[in-house]
Amino acid sequence: MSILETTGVRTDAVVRIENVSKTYGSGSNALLALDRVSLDVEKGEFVCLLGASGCGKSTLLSLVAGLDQISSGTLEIGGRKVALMFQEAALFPWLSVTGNVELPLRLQGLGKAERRKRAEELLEVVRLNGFADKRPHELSGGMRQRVALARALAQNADVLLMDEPFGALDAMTRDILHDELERIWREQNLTVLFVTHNVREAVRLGDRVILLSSRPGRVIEDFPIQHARPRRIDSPEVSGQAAEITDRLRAEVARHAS
Ligand SMILES: Nc1ncnc2c1ncn2[C@@H]1O[C@H](COP(=O)(O)OP(=O)(O)OP(=O)(O)O)[C@@H](O)[C@H]1O
Repeated sequence: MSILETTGVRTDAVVRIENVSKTYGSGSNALLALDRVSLDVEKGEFVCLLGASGCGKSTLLSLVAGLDQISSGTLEIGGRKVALMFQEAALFPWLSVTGNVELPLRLQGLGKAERRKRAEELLEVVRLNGFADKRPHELSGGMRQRVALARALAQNADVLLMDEPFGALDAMTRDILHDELERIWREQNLTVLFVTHNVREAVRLGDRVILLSSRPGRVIEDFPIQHARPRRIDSPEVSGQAAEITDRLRAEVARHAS
């Protein structure tokens, strides 16, 4: 019997979110974005967050990242470092690929030679060696996201928070980046919290898919995804489970609209 079964507590959670609510504004302008959300993410887990537009997915990530404050509840990340990655790579256009990846290393106080060496290693991890001296405008969208991933990895974070990182990419590029992310997640023993609108993407990548209700966001379902990895996004297993989750999501959106 696991610790979870005996005590109801996951002792190895790296992100612990308990009854967290978030209200923006106050008085008559108050907007309840999240309503008593509880979610534990274990070390090394890949957790995908799904929900209708505006249900508070990005809000939840920004709370975990410490960019905003919770209104009530408890949120613990146990002193672990988090790194964020967004749909837009947001690279500095005047810096080369290496320069962009070196930026967090510079902030960590690494010397020039060490920075260069680490940036080279990271560009190898995201398979961009050979592009070190290019500027962001010379890269494809997929390559820019690879740079953004290398920059996030340069922060030496234990927890990677990803907000629709592949949402603007074509399907083929996204497929390739799914494979790459899965490899890096495993090799680097990362914990990932990944927001997406794409149900198949969530099932392709996640150990669990957490479904949030329409606003205010609450956890309404926690789907364990147990298909063997690596998964293909167009496999019958992924398609079948994605259809089941899509039906649940549709029912939630319809409930909210009625
Ligand atoms: N800084 C803010 N100030 C006021 N309201 C906000 C702020 N950030 C988000 N909201 C509101 O909180 C709600 C949740 O927004 P959030 O961006 O977290 O949702 P989301 O699920 O990520 O949406 P989407 O899927 O469309 O990206 C929305 O109604 C949004 O308008």
